[in-house]
Amino acid sequence: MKNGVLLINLGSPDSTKVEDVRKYLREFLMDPMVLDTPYLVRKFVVEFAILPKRPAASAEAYESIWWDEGSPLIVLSKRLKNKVSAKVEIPVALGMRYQNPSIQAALQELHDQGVTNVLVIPLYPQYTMSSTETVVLRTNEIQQKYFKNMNLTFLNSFYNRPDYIEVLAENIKSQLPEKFDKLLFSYHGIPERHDNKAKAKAKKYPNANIKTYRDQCFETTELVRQAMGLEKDQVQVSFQSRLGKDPWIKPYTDFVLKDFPQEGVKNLAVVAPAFVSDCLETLEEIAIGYKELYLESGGENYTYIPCLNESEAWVDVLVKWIEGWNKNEA
Ligand SMILES: C=CC1=C(C)c2cc3[nH]c(cc4nc(cc5[nH]c(cc1n2)c(C)c5CCC(=O)O)C(CCC(=O)O)=C4C)c(C)c3C=C
Ligand SMILES: [Fe+2]
Ligand SMILES: [Fe+2]
Repeated sequence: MKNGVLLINLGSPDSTKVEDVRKYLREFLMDPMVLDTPYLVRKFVVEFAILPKRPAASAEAYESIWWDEGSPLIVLSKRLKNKVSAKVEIPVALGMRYQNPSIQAALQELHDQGVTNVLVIPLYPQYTMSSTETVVLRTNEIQQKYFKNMNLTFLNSFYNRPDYIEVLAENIKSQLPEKFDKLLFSYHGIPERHDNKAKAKAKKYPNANIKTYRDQCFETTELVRQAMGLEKDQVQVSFQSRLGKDPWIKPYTDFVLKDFPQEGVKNLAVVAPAFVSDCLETLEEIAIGYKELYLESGGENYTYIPCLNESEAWVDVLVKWIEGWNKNEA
């Protein structure tokens, strides 16, 4: 048995061309773990309600944050993978849930190096069906189809691991302005229905320690707050990026931001701990869009605090988790 590691992130379009964005959105939104309606309803909604217009708008948004080397999410994930790889003795590969580099290509890379035992790390701190669960399902599907001799172990979530909390708290502290009225933790939202499914599961299996995504987000925030030594009224949680007409988990980031100045919050810092790498949702939505909204609503100072990305302390935490697993498996 030879051990190896597969890091998985969400993925981006191959380029900012509208056709590439359409292809990406089609793969993403046709995933039943993301749009959880019956197939024909999903197909209809995606093809006729979303794909005619959204790709052009999304392409423009991607255009505003794209780097010379490519999508920030992909570039930052590759840099993270390279840094982790340089510090561990076993092979490390990187795959994306949607588009490229694919999970299949990443497993092939490990396979070609003789790896049979893989620790899969989905780069999502909080577990939910549209983040970690879909990665687990897809990676297992590919393993079953093409890599039958491989054994997979998943690191399912790390939203409350002390070393992750510590590194997140330090990352925020080092970039927090001296004067701030509120530190907003803006997490990627999900439809309420998704959290209700987790609630039903938790009720059915009371000993399985199942927590809703929303509860995990609140727990991350509370642990970081304590680690930073902040008062309860210095932090707030909200959820961003909603899509469609269904209710999503609340409170909504845009509503909270609009109300803050009237409530006396004039100096705001925002962090996005649903993401470990900066991406469209942070660089465009939070750092550009929400900043505009806040300032237009009467806010005075707005600071976006970048994700953990490729920071040495975060690399070291991943290395520690990998080494711990590798030792146990030896
Ligand atoms: C039903 C729709 C969506 C759910 C549920 C959802 C959950 C979810 N997403 C992330 C992480 C990311 N999402 C990103 C972009 C993005 N998300 C959706 C929709 C849902 N996400 C769309 C349609 C898009 C594409 C962009 C757009 O057109 O608005 C990204 C950024 C990708 C990038 O290339 O930078 C990330 C990252 C999580 C963690 C999550 C559940 C918790
Ligand atoms: Fe998303
Ligand atoms: Fe968005």
